[in-house]
Amino acid sequence: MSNTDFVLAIEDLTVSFDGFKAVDGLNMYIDHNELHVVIGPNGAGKTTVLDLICGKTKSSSGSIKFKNRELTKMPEHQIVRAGVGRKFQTPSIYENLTVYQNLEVSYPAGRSVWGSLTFKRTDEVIERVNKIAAEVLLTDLLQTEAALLSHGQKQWLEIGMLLMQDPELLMLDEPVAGMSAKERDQTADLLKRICQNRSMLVIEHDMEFVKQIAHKVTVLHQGKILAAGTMDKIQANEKVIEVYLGH
Ligand SMILES: Nc1ncnc2c1ncn2[C@@H]1O[C@H](COP(=O)(O)OP(=O)(O)OP(=O)(O)O)[C@@H](O)[C@H]1O
Repeated sequence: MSNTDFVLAIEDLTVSFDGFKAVDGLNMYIDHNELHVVIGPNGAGKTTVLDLICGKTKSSSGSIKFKNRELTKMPEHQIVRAGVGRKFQTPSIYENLTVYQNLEVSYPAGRSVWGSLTFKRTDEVIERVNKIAAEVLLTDLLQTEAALLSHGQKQWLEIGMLLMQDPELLMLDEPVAGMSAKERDQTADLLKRICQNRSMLVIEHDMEFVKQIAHKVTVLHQGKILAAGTMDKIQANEKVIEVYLGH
C-alpha cells in the first residue's frame, strides 16, 4: 500500500519546544474506517500529536498528509474544512441552547451554494440534526437545554456537533474521562458505529475502553513510538508493560 491510500499518513514528524522534542520522528498511518487509539504515559506527546494534526501547533519538521494533502502548512480552519474534526477534553457546547440548537448551529455554513433554496436547506438541516441526534443517543433530549445534560451526554453532544460537519477523520481526546461505566460502554458502541463511515484517532487512558474499541493501538513514550499493533499484541509487549501498562 502506498502512502496515498491512507486517510492519514504521518511521516518523520517532529516538534521541539525550546529544544525539547515533544514528538520525535513519528510515523503513523490511519486507514479508511480505522479506529486508532494512542496510549502512553503522561507527557508522552499524545495531545501534541492531535494539536499538530489539527494545526493548533506547527511542526518543526516532517509531514502530515490527509487524503494526500499536506496539512503542516495549512491554517486550522482550512484543516477543518478539509475534513478533520477534533474534540478537546472539556466539552465546548452552548449550555444555554437546547440539544437541537447546538446541533443546528454546527451545520457547516455555506454548504448549499444556492441561497434562494433556503426552504430545502432547512429541511436538510432538520433531517441531519435528527439523524445525528439518534447516532449520539440524544433523540429524546433534543428540546432539553444543554446545561441540564449529564457529563456523558455533554460529551456525546459535542461528538454530535462535530458529526454535523461530517468529518472524514474524527479525533477525540479522552472521550470517556469522568463517565460512568454504563456511559463508557454506550460510548464504545457509539464510536464503533460512527467509525463505520469515517476514520478515528482517539487518545485514551482507560484500557478497558481501549480494548472495546481499538482496531489498532500506538503506544507513545517520550515523543516516540514504543510499540504499535493490535491491543492483544500491545498488552503482551514487555516494554509497554514496563513503561505504561504495569503502572
Ligand atoms: N506548547 C508547548 N510548549 C512547551 N511544552 C509543551 C507544549 N505542549 C506540550 N509540551 C510538552 O510536551 C510534552 C508532551 O505533552 P502532551 O500534552 O502532548 O503529553 P500527553 O501524552 O498528552 O500527556 P497527558 O496524558 O498527560 O495528557 C510534555 O512534557 C509537555 O509539557
